[in-house]
This record gives sequence, structure tokens and C-alpha cells, in this order.
Amino acid sequence: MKIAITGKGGVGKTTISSTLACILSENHDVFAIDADPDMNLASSLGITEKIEPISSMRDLIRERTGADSGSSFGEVFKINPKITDLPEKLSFDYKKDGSLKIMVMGTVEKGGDGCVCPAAVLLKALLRNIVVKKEEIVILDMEAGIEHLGRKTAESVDAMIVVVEPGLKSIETAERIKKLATDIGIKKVLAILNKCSSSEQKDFVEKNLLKINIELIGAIPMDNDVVMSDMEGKALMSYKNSNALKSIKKIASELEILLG
Ligand SMILES: Nc1ncnc2c1ncn2[C@@H]1O[C@H](COP(=O)(O)OP(=O)(O)OP(=O)(O)O)[C@@H](O)[C@H]1O
Repeated sequence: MKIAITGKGGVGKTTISSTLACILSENHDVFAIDADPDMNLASSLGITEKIEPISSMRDLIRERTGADSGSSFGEVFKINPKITDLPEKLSFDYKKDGSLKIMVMGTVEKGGDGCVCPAAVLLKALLRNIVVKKEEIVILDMEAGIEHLGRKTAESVDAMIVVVEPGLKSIETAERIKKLATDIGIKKVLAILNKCSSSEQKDFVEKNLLKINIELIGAIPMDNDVVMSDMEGKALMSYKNSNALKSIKKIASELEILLG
């Protein structure tokens, strides 16, 4: 199962990605990839160590592409760098048994040349290798833009999951994401409602998602334990009675049925 989690800023992408990764890693091997410029996935799991984003690894970028990370138009570099050894080398083992690996991609400044720079080329190739070739479950925590998913990678993503909150703004973002996702060949676009406080809110969102042909696969309540976990720097998994956690567990089971 390869899923990309996206949505408007602040809707809960990282909370959901990190918690889903923990839940699914109880029975599967999982790669959780932080491809969001905010890079909060590790801290959302309570990791206090600083993980260096791959986009800042200048020596590695030079070694693999033959050019400095800041180089761009006019410079010669390999557009097909060797990366097969990197997923294991550059990931952080969250669990001792290796069943949950975390990778922090980092961001690449977009220049006028549309991101064709050595760092972007390396990140894209790495992402493609993990999503297309790896057997593990892959969970990608992404921003609303999906430009660093190449077509080949996109075609191997089983579903793009848009996180929405009650209100029209995040649903408008979902509509825009669906169009972009479909254009690059992602097969399925699903939605999760987060920060839901009533059945009226759920009905409202479900009705509006239906208009744009997006299936709602679950709803997560507004939950003080999520706020506490953020304040205490702990993973939501350690709040056993959290209602949000219970809902994310249900969504994980739903995803296993839907996507295998
Ligand atoms: N179900 C919930 N109940 C209460 N608070 C929540 C819930 N889900 C997320 N939050 C809070 O909302 C804030 C944003 O969550 P999160 O960082 O997961 O969103 P994001 O979409 O990844 O954000 P960004 O776009 O900045 O990367 C956090 O403070 C988080 O604790």
C-alpha cells in the first residue's frame, strides 16, 4: 500500500500520517516519508533527535549527481543518480525491529527553471525508488502541491488521501488536489475529515465531497489528546484512550481493506 497524505495547511496531515504509520507498522513494515516543507513528522512521533533533511546533504548530492546542490541551469549533472542504497542508509529506525523507518526529504528552493537542480533530481529519484520498488507500506506526508511526484511515482501511489476539516476552504483545496492528482495518474483520491465536532459537520463535508466525487473514508474528532500530544512532544499512540487515535485505527483498517 502506497499512500500520499495531503491537504490544506494545518488540517492534520502530519498527525494522521505519523499515527497511521505507527498503527500499520504493528503488522507491516512501513516507510514514513516527510515530504512536507514543515518537516514535523519526526517530532509528531516524539523523536527529539534532529534528523538532517536529505535536501541539505550537500556532500551526498555532489557525490551522487556530480554537482553541488545549488547548481542549476547550464550545469552538467547526472539526471539518473544511483540511489538504490539510500533508502536504508538515510532512514531513521523509529522501532528497534526496523518495522517503521522515517525519512525526511526536506525542501528544494524552486528557481525559475522549474526545480531542475541536483537536489531536486536526487529527491525525485529517491522517492520514485521507494514508492515504485519497495515492498513496504509507504506513507508520504505531503504539502498540498504535488509537484515533486513524477508521473512514474504517481502511477504507483495507490491512493492520495486529502485531509479536510469542516468548512469549504479545505474542500476547495481537495478539489484542486484531485484535479492535479488525476492529471499525473494517481488512481484514487479519498478524503479523511479531521477536527470534526458534530454529525452535522460530517454530513456537510460528506455532501460537499460527493459533489466533487471524493469518497470520505473516515472522520476524526476534535480531540484534546492530540493537542496534549503536541504540547508534550509525544506520539498520539501513547494516549491509549484518545478518541482521535481510535478513529485513526478504524481508518487504518479501512485502508487495509480498500488498498490491501
Ligand atoms: N483531531 C484533532 N483534534 C485537535 N487538534 C488537532 C487534531 N488534529 C490536528 N490537530 C492540531 O492541529 C495542528 C496542525 O496539525 P498537523 O501539524 O498535524 O497539521 P498539518 O496539516 O501537518 O500542518 P502543516 O500544514 O503545517 O504541515 C496541530 O497543533 C495539531 O495538534
